[in-house]
Amino acid sequence: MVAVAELAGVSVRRGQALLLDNVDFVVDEGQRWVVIGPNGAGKTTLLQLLSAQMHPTTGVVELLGEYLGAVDVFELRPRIGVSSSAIAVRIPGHELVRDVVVSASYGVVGRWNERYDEQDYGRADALMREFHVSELADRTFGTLSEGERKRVEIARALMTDPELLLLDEPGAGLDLAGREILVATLSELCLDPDAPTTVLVTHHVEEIPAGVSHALLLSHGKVVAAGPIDQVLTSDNMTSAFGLPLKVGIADGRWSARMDIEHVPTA
Ligand SMILES: Nc1ncnc2c1ncn2[C@@H]1O[C@H](COP(=O)(O)OP(=O)(O)OP(=O)(O)O)[C@@H](O)[C@H]1O
Repeated sequence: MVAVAELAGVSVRRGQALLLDNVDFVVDEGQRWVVIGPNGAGKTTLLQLLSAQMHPTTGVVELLGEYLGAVDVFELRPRIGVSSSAIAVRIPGHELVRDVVVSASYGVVGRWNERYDEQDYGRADALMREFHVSELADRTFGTLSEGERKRVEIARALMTDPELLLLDEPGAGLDLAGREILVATLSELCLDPDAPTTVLVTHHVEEIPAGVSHALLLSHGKVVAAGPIDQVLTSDNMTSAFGLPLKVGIADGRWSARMDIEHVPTA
């Protein structure tokens, strides 16, 4: 297997705070990972490392065969597609949806004077079809619903044909219908053998798309468990990560996690 990303003994420190604590994590080509953990576990910090936006304080990060610290990150970043609310807020509301998607090929948000060729527009149109937003191509980004925006953002993240796709809480803020449509779309993506290696962060196990093969459970900056999803998303591991008795299950391909009221400690 070829490692697309490899973290070895990685820690990230800010002042007294240890955001990641001696993390080892390997993502092999073709795998689809979900990263889960309580608030403050270090998920966003991990994605910042994986998107070459941050360097570790100690340890080694290898991305797409290059070592962070020994590579020009501006050459590395276009090879990594990212969809996150931090990027979405930079997209001007007056931008046409087609331009939001196509402008990723220049690594810009908001069109200026770049020239795109037919191939760029062809790819943008194909991605908009794939993510069921073709009919929105001539609408402005600011007029879209949250669910529609998320799908446009993911189409944009795929525009450069990245080798690694990072999705930071794609289901956040969606209503039930929006979430279900997004999960279905992401399931198609994760089940597509031609789709890039993917790492998805979510707070809700219900949002894990079909096709996700591996899970990383983080808590307080440390790895609680990592590996094939069935071995990681167990009631014991989730209980340990969240510090609350949890019952975890899967039915019809969808995960669920509920507080295990029989095992809640009494005061
Ligand atoms: N610059 C910083 N200085 C000090 N602490 C920081 C800094 N940046 C982040 N932290 C802390 O590091 C921890 C990990 O943050 P991170 O955003 O990676 O967690 P997360 O798992 O993404 O959390 P959430 O689920 O709430 O988004 C948090 O406790 C956060 O407050």
